[in-house]
Amino acid sequence: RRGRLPLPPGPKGLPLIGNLLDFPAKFQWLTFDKWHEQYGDIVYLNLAGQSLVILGSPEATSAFFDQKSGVYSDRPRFVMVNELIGWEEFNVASYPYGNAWRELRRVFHQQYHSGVIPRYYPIFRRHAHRLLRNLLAQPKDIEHHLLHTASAIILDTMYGIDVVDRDDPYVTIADKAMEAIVEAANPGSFLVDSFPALKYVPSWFPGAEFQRKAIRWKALMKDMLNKPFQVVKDGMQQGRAMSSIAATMLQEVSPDDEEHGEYVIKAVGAASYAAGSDTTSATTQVFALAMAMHPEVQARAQAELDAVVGPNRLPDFDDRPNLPYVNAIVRELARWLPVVPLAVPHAASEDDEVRGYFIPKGTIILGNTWSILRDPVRYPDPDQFKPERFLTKDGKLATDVQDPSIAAFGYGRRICPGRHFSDGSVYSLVSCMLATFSISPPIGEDGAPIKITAEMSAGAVLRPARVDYIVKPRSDAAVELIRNTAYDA
Ligand code: HEM
Repeated sequence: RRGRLPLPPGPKGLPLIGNLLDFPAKFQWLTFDKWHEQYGDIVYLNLAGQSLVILGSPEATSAFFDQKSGVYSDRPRFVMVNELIGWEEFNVASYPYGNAWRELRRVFHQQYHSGVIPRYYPIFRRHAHRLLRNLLAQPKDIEHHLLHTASAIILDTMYGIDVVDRDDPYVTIADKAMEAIVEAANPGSFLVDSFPALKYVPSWFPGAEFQRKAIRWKALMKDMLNKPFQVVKDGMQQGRAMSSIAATMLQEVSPDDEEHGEYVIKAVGAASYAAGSDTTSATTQVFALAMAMHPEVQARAQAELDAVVGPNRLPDFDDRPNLPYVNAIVRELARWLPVVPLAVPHAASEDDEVRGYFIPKGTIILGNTWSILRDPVRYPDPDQFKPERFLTKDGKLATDVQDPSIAAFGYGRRICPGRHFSDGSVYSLVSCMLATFSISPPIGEDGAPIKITAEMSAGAVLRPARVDYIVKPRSDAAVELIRNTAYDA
């Protein structure tokens, strides 16, 4: 160890396997939260030789990810998902820190920085209105509609593909590939991640089921990359491509660099879907849960919308500055149940020292978003959904309460490049739903509303467990408004 510096504190492990048995199988952030109370905001674990550091405060994440961004912007490598399936080749979120990552980040920035988001307002609006029509037609299927809407927004933005239902072939292709990627990335599921030399075992070898799975899953991933892209390419050749990020980028590809240019477009499309679809739908599902659990919040937001927007139209982007309570709801959604509670792991690209602790090269570094956004000092009563925490006494958005985007979208140079896009789409969906529908808990056999709690299910992202909400239009005027959106469409 450099200069005999100590490692950060953490639970004492066993010889050889270290803290492997301490490592929680599910909802890790809750256990990590307790460890922060015991050991402080930098906690160290040794997982059978793999160092892991968990950061539980904005000061700690800043000390690593901002102040030492040159060291802590790398990603850990997972053989199954990244090498054998080849996901690393296309997923900018798994790229090692280096020039290939920089090139794709630049493209992401060009397409998704805050200044270009108004370009996507017509797409957000169209899909928010379609969501309202779907809710009116099948109110019981709200969870399905929210999932579907998030996928549809990305496919429309990226490829100009107009997805009409969840059974749409392009959504099915992308979802199958995502299921495979999530299964492949599940920590501890594949021995080859712990013993990388196993990657040389041929697929016909007895017991090499992981190789056969990798071949099948790679084919799914290739479909996800190629099929929607081909729609745009064919459409352009036939002069009927809809405007989209892929179409714009394709026009700019130089004939001398066609292969690489097309590869960049496919990579931006795949990472946008992978990183943007589930996260956005989980956030809107958290919204449904919060509204059903807190009728008083829903009523206050609706009163604000009624006063500012009135009954004769739907809320739009121009209204946003005049809707502080609705904006506070969007912030509180990101804080209350962050859908990526441990962000995406970073890795140390060299031996380093932070706050007098030794951090070995290759250490996996996790920003514990959950603990940061549940800090009772910054956010008193942190388990409660309270949008008003973000408002001043005279009802304006407060500037002295930490915006949850310091953690909800990750950290440092790897911070989510889609955060402004998702902010726009979530605002549009949430404000339109609030203006026209009430969401309430299901009614029990005794005729009283069933008490629902914030129960979550963890997969690729954290999302609320299924609840049979009652979704009702607020008035006849709201029904009329929703029906009229069909003419605009
Ligand atoms: C509510 C919605 C979203 C949430 C909560 C979210 C959250 C995150 C988080 C926590 C990270 C990891 C950052 C880190 O490593 O420290 C991330 C990365 C990323 N996100 Fe998002 N995201 C959302 C929506 C989107 C959208 C809509 C897009 C694209 C259109 C997107 C594209 C990406 C990409 C490409 C990365 C990888 C960045 C890199 O490794 O350099 N995300 N996101």
